[in-house]
Amino acid sequence: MGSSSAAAPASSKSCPPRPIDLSGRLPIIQVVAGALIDADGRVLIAQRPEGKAMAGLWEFPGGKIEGGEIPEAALARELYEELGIDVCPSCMLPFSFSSHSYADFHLLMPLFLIRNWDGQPRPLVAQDLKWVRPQRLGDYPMPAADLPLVAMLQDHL
Ligand SMILES: Nc1nc2c([nH]c(=O)n2[C@H]2C[C@H](O)[C@@H](COP(=O)(O)OP(=O)(O)OP(=O)(O)O)O2)c(=O)[nH]1
Ligand SMILES: [Mg+2]
Repeated sequence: MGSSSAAAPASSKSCPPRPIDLSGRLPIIQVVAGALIDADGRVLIAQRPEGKAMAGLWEFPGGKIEGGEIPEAALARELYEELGIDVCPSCMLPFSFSSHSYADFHLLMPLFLIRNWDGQPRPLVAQDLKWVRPQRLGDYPMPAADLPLVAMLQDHL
């Protein structure tokens, strides 16, 4: 072949910083979350209640996967517990995931897009619920793990 060579692979120096703890000492917490999208293209966010970790921040509804659950089953359970809605697994579209090291645990959280559900979401455990245009999600403080997901939603929706 000729002397021209393919472009060198990008070095790690070009990767934006991401909070990842490679020490292997953090417990992995598996959470699943859903971005409900209404007919106007707005996304539902819920404010974490007082007394819970990250109280006051806005999040995608969802919660921890319990032993033996697949993510879709855990999400259906969480959305019923937190919002009082029924969502069937086939209406959960895998979108992206967060892999983020907090100080005391590593969060692994798939995010599903949901456009169809039964019932009217109610704040059964959150302080408040808001339907927000994707471009306005940045107006609401969210957990650090969610920020890349918000950027991806803003690009996609
Ligand atoms: N549901 C949800 N949790 C998130 C998001 N971003 C993020 O960092 N988290 C973190 C916060 C918590 O540490 C963890 C979820 O735990 P949780 O307290 O909501 O779990 P849960 O609903 O099962 O509630 P609990 O029964 O443990 O009280 O994931 C998000 O967008 N949605
Ligand atoms: Mg929850």
